[in-house]
Parts: sequence; structure tokens; C-alpha cells
Amino acid sequence: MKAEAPAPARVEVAVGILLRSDGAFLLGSRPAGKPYAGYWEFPGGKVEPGETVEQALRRELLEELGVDARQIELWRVSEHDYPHALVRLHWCKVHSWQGEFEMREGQAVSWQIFPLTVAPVLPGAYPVLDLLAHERGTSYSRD
Ligand SMILES: Nc1nc2c([nH]c(=O)n2[C@@H]2O[C@H](COP(=O)(O)OP(=O)(O)OP(=O)(O)O)[C@@H](O)[C@H]2O)c(=O)[nH]1
Repeated sequence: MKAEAPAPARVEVAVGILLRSDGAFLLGSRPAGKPYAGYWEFPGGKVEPGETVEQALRRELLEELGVDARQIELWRVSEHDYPHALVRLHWCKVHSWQGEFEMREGQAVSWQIFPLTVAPVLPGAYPVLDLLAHERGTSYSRD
């Protein structure tokens, strides 16, 4: 009997949905040199060994945007199987933060509501955009 292939390792990722008081959420464009460069995404990144999701997200938001997240709500978990990695995305709503935005990776950012005015978005972000749209009683087109 053939041994079963081991389950592929998942890359744990902390992702922030920064919510402004008017309901807009922040998307950024992926910097050059990363897979899917130029695609729009929510800010965040990989959870390092020994970190909690909240710690990883606070670190990433400081590194990428220069803001200190204060109120973080763990919201949903989803998975996406990319050719380069199987990722588990820990989606967090970020209700408050301190500091002024400073795009430390030279990335473009945009506050968005539905319908989105930026494209394309990382494929792994669509399920959560669908949920956000549903929560707001609206829908949007993926293209
Ligand atoms: N930040 C972020 N990552 C996402 C989203 N959706 C999604 O599928 N991902 C995936 O999650 C992974 C995040 O990795 P990353 O490359 O941004 O992480 P990182 O900043 O720690 O990268 P590094 O290893 O270059 O330091 C990527 O495989 C990316 O495709 C999203 O909306 N935001």
C-alpha cells in the first residue's frame, strides 16, 4: 500500500481589515518582487514562529504602514491554495489604531467601499470581500 502524502504545510497569515468610521477599508498594492506584485490586498503578512495572530498583525501594520493597531477583532479564517503556497488567512477587523499612515514599502494604498475602484485583488481576499459586502447588504463585481 502506498503511504499517504503528508498534508501540505500551511503558511499562517495575519490580515487586517482596517475600518474607518465611515465604513471604508484599506487596500494596498503588493510591492514589486513578491508573488502577485501589483495586486491589491489587505495589509498583513506571515505569522512568525512564537507570535500570535494579533502580534503578527501589529508588527506587519507597523512595518508596512507605520500605524499601531489598538482594537483588533479576530473575525474569520479562510484558506487559499496558491501555486506558491497553501495559506491560512486569519482575518482581523481593526477598529482603531494610532499614528499617521506612512507607506514604508512604497506601496499604493486606497480606502475602498463597494463597488471597489481598484483591481485586480489577490484571489485569496475575495471570500472575505464577499462577506464584507454581504454584511453591508450589497454586492460587487469581481472584475
Ligand atoms: N497581506 C495579505 N496577504 C494575502 C491576502 N490574500 C491572500 O491570499 N494573501 C496571501 O497571504 C500570503 C501573505 O504573504 P506576504 O508575502 O504578504 O507576507 P510577508 O509580508 O510576511 O512576506 P515576506 O515573506 O516577503 O516578508 C501571500 O501568499 C498572499 O498571497 C491579503 O488580502 N493580504
